[in-house]
Amino acid sequence: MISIEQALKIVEQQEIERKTSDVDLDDSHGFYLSEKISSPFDLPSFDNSAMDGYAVSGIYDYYEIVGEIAAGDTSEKSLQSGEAMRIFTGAKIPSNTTAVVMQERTNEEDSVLHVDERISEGQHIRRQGNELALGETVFAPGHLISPASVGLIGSLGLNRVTVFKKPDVRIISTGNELIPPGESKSEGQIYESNSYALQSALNRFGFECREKTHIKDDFSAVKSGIAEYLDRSDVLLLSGGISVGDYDFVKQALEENGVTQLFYKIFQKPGKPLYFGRKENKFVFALPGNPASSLTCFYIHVLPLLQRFSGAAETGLQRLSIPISHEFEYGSERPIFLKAHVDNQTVSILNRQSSSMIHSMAMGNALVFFDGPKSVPEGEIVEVILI
Ligand SMILES: Nc1nc2c(c(=O)[nH]1)N[C@H]1C(S)=C(S)[C@@H](COP(=O)(O)OP(=O)(O)OC[C@H]3O[C@@H](n4cnc5c(N)ncnc54)[C@H](O)[C@@H]3O)O[C@H]1N2
Ligand code: MOO
Repeated sequence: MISIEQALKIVEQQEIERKTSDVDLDDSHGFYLSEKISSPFDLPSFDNSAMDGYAVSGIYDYYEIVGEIAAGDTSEKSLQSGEAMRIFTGAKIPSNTTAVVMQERTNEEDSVLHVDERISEGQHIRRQGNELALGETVFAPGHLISPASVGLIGSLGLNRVTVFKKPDVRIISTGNELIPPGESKSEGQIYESNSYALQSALNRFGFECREKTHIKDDFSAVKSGIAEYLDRSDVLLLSGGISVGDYDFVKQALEENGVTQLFYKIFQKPGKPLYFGRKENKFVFALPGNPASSLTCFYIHVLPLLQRFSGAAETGLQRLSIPISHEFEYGSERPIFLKAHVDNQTVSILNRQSSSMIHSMAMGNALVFFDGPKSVPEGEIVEVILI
């Protein structure tokens, strides 16, 4: 059995062959850049007005209005001292402009502009290059393209970017007791829910499940199912059948498919019997069947691999240190991820923590991590992982 840190390190140290592709800016959201992007020009590339109002030259109480400039006007315009031009937000500033005055602070009469405020030099002018300088590095490879990143890339005039391809992910659930939701069930059967939870967790973080299937606890069916799916996948997720029971065939079936074990069993709760292996550039996680174990293992161990495979510079979920809203005692030696809810800067640990229960995870939005037995009073700062 290895520690959580050792398991995370093993995932982090995997050499991964990544592929890249050129995508339209419209389709780039959620990918990680494989190229560096530098600014091809100063941004903004010309001095422009931050307000609707008047560009004025010199500092006076009144000016002669000599013209108008609208946003998008590309002509060269110039002011003499004592002159003003009507100007609109985003329009190019005429040369010799001292400041822009908001129209609310002025009165206009017979082409004479009266100013009701003390003008300070440079006010309401957005200077060339004050957001980005020509040649400045905007994004390093590995940057996750967010909506704001898409906006910034577009404002640099780029309509295509080179990104890392996402892994092809497939899911196999195993277990004789499982039947699909929607069918009527008999005593002794339960509804298969892990593959649905895993698929939606994939989607939530920008990944796709290409295919999923269910296989009964039959060694040769599990072995041939793994062979077929592994062949087509970059990352294969299995659920169930990875513990020590007589019908837990997954580990042996992986071995017989040429998968090399990188770790099996982590000193953690839930998700102790997690398996991680690889075959060439393909990775396999066999997740414990208990629903909360399978999803917790996804958040803590699978997600960082998927992110690294996709070229991410930073992996894992956001962590916070915030006060707990109630006292709590935890007795077991195994480091634990507890289902919890973060609200107004405090965190509450939820009831129904068993690995077999998904209810508290469905009600929560976080995991509280304790690295061993703890007795914490209300208000104690605890480590929280947002899920
Ligand atoms: N003798 C031991 N027994 C168990 C140990 C152990 O160390 N020694 N570990 C326990 C722990 S911890 C876990 S976690 C589970 C993991 O077992 P498996 O990965 O082999 O999972 P299964 O036995 O197939 O199923 C466990 C549980 O989860 C339900 N399940 C399975 N798949 C799904 C699914 N797709 N959707 C919903 N629910 C699912 C299944 O019915 C079982 O109730 O082993 C312990 N045992
Ligand atoms: O590790 Mo198991 O996931 O505790 O139930």
